[in-house]
Amino acid sequence: MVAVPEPDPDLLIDFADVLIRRSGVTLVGPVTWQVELDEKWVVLGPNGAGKTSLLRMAAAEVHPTSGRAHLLGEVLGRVDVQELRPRIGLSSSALASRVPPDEKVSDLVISAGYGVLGRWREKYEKVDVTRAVDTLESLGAEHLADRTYGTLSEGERKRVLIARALMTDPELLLLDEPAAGLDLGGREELVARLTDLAEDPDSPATVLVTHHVEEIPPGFTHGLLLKEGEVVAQGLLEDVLTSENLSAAFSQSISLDRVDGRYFARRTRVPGRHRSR
Ligand SMILES: Nc1ncnc2c1ncn2[C@@H]1O[C@H](COP(=O)(O)OP(=O)(O)OP(=O)(O)O)[C@@H](O)[C@H]1O
Repeated sequence: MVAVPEPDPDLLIDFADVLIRRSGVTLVGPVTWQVELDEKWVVLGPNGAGKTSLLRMAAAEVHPTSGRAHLLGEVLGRVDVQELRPRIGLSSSALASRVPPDEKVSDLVISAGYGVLGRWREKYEKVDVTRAVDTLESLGAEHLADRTYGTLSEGERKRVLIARALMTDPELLLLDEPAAGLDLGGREELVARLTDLAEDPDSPATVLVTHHVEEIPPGFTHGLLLKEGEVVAQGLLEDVLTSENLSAAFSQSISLDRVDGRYFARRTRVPGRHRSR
């Protein structure tokens, strides 16, 4: 019998050759990936690369079809996921779509502490209310506490959902495309808030999924680049984010610039091409 290694408590995510298959199709994998305390990861790749599938496994929402997945020092498949999930903060469009429009923002944030979506009690403890206001404040959203979710702009919703994800003081924060659907101002506001979070020594290990290098906040340390379910490159962000790796992942020639800690990508212009004759 092959001995299963015990989880390493210093690794929040420890995946070895994990693979997810559904209906005979490989969604992602095989992926071997480790996330340590204090690390801030970006998972990047084109549509359908398997980013959300990988993140859902990191959120203990799906188990690997094969391979070994350790999360927060526990073995996925052996641990009670109901006990694991409160230790993981998740913000995703799937969650956003389940929030009732008449939900009060403060209730939405506080109820994360009870593992539910929506008002849970008639009255909350003062400590819960204080914590909710503090987390909203860290995202620049404390003024929204008494508003209903349905009245918020897209950018405000994203910030409120990240505050909710932080409410339980998670050991691992997972953000699935937090800037999707935001205009330039909303994106920049969010990037600034996530930069503050990344630079806060008390912030949890974080994994941010995105399609766009422009959305990567300064302070993020590591990158995982996926294509068709497989890893193109992973490691320190500056080593992973190269024109060569992005060109391989997005199957076209990509030029990459870095300005003030931010990344900007565009297709390499080939003189004379696409010109009408
Ligand atoms: N239940 C399923 N059954 C079959 N295929 C699936 C299932 N769920 C996802 N897929 C496929 O798996 C692949 C990876 O999907 P995933 O959502 O993880 O990619 P992604 O990188 O997050 O994509 P996007 O950037 O478009 O959100 C896609 O081709 C998708 O169509």
